[in-house]
Amino acid sequence: MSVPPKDARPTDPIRVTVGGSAGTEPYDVLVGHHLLGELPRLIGTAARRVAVLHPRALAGTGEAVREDLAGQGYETIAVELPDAEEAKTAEVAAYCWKALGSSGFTRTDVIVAVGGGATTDLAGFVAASWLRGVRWVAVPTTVLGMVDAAVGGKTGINTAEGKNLVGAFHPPAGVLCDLAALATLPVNDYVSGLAEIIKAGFISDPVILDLIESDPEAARGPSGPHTAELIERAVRVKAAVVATDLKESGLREILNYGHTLAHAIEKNERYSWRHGAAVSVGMVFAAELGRIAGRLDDATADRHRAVLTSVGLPVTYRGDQWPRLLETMRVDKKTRGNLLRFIVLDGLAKPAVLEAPDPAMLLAAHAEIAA
Ligand SMILES: NC(=O)c1ccc[n+]([C@@H]2O[C@H](COP(=O)([O-])OP(=O)(O)OC[C@H]3O[C@@H](n4cnc5c(N)ncnc54)[C@H](O)[C@@H]3O)[C@@H](O)[C@H]2O)c1
Ligand SMILES: O=C(O)C(=O)C[C@@H](O)[C@H](O)[C@H](O)COP(=O)(O)O
Ligand SMILES: [Zn+2]
Repeated sequence: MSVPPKDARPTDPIRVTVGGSAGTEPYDVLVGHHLLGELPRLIGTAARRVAVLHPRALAGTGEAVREDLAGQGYETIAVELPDAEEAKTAEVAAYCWKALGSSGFTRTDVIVAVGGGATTDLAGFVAASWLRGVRWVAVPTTVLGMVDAAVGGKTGINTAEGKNLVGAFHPPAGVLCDLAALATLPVNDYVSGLAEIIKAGFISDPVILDLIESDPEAARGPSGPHTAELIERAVRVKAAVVATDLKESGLREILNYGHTLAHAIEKNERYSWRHGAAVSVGMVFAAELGRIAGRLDDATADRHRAVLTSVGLPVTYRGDQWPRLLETMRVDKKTRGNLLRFIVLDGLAKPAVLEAPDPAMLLAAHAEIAA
């Protein structure tokens, strides 16, 4: 991602307001080009210090954002994080707390997260935990970050036992989705983000599926004809859900479609798989589970494999790992006691919970994704 020249004019952004819930303030997700000029407004006038957290891969961008904010009178620090999932650890969070502590970061100061979902998850968690909660602004630079991770206030880190097991609900003050950032994103990472967009299509907005199916090849990059619309539609799905149920006491679980198996795969692969790739396999598994449970029609179940494959996402996983995957799924956050729970579809855009499926059903669904 490059920072645009100072005189670059912002396009009129699409604005999606995420309604406040559970006593939190509403905030805007802006989708457009050259939106960094919006940062000072989101940081607010109470802040004296700003910490810009960014991954190593975006060192130039992070430094440019810091310099720009320094030029506007803030005391600034840039905190460089490891790339991707390596940032989501207790050690990296502790490193950030140290950086904030030594710069005298107070309750009115603000964290700005510039990066993909791993960066915004970690930075959001640091913001949630520092002094029991400071303001933060998300500047997602991946498709996945824009449509999912930066929106909704789920923040967190991984532990040795599994994915996102430590975290907090701490919504950002605003989200700036600068589509220009996507120009430098490797195609693999771009496509990984499509998995969450496709998830939004299956659980709520089937127009997303129609748009991707109309030209899957074009959907694989930022210059496709539907890029902004796909991102906007997915953001709207997420915004509507989290505004109703920030803390996942019910409805929000639908955003976890495909994730029960996905998180187990990610842990099994020591986080070397991109999240979206794992979610892709996880959605095919969930669709098969729905079909086997007699809840999902064949056409919709088959459509999962077809659309995910068409954009180049994986739909199978090593067949010899089932016992390990099952073990990890037992500590999924949707599990209650010993009761495994999965999000399935009762039809297109009709997500529902499947509780304690028969082990034979799970095994049969697994057989459909086993490579
Ligand atoms: N909090 C939530 O609600 C939520 C939702 C979905 C996913 N997530 C989390 O998000 C993470 C995945 O996010 P991701 O897919 O964005 O991956 P990521 O953050 O790991 O980024 C992928 C890679 O792209 C690099 N990168 C980022 N932006 C770039 C750019 N513009 N140009 C070039 N390189 C760039 C990163 O440094 C990294 O190496 C997972 O940890 C997942 O659990 C969280
Ligand atoms: O926002 C949510 O809620 C989601 O479940 C969105 C998911 O895409 C995302 O991967 C989330 O981080 C998963 O959360 P977890 O609670 O299962 O760790
Ligand atoms: Zn996800």
